[in-house]
Amino acid sequence: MTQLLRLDGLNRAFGERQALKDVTFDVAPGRLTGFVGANGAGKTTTMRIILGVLAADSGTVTWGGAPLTRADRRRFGYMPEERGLYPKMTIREQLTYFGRLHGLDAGAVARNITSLLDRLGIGERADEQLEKLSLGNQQRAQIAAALVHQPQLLVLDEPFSGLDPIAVDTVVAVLREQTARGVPVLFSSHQLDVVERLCDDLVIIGDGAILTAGRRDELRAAYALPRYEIRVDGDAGWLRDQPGVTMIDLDGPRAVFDLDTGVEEQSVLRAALNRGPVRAFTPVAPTLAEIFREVAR
Ligand SMILES: Nc1ncnc2c1ncn2[C@@H]1O[C@H](COP(=O)(O)OP(=O)(O)OP(=O)(O)O)[C@@H](O)[C@H]1O
Repeated sequence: MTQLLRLDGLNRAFGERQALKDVTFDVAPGRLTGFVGANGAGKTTTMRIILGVLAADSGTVTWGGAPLTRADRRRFGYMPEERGLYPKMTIREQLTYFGRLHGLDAGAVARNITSLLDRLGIGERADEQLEKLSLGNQQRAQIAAALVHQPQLLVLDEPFSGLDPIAVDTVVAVLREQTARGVPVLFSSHQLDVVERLCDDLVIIGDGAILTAGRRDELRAAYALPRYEIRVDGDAGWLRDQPGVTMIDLDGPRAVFDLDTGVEEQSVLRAALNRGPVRAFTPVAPTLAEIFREVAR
């Protein structure tokens, strides 16, 4: 059964270096959680602790409210940073091995492999050695290995690195099938644009500490800028002379601007309407890159 994964107060040091500091966040059932942070921020260390590859110095990881057991972890799927497939074996042989290792019978494993590889777009490569595939296709095979036993939780370390945009979409579709089954999915990424586009929840880590975590939309609202976009007929350049307006971008009839504290956006809208038709007027949500810069300061 799928459950909520909760990390609570995780600490971990390597010698003098405190790699994790009181790391606390949830990975909710049926949601795609993006785990973002600079190099060395602590993403891989956190994921290794979830999977039991590494022990925390203190803190807990619970699954549905109970401490994680070895049996729980056997039902998890993990794609580690150091990709774990053997270059000389065929994809089908390796996936069969992993599926059997997780206790699936031969028939179920064979069926899962066929359907997974088809959905990942490498069905025709199933009987080739891993090393014969392009790096992007090897990556798809690694993702298949994490999924072959139909895991109840999925943890993926940089699953999109090295994938072209089409492959990213293919992998996202497969991950979405998992969340549709209720599986909590945690993935790390450096690619803020990818995370921004596809995750439901976001966790931002910096130097071992969680900087912010929550639903993507709520974070965007919480870090909202006083920024608006307007589209009028004719040129919008007159906005520059409006009190309290700072122009960010002007392109003929379209303008993006910030408002000083205390300036009502409705007053700007009224001024625009006094000049003619207003075709669009909307707040501009901050991008993930902007939120990241804000919390990482
Ligand atoms: N086995 C280890 N021994 C010593 N230091 C380690 C070990 N594993 C991680 N660290 C240190 O802990 C910190 C966190 O590393 P971690 O790999 O978790 O970061 P990350 O966010 O995954 O980074 P990246 O995006 O570069 O993979 C880093 O300073 C790293 O050097």
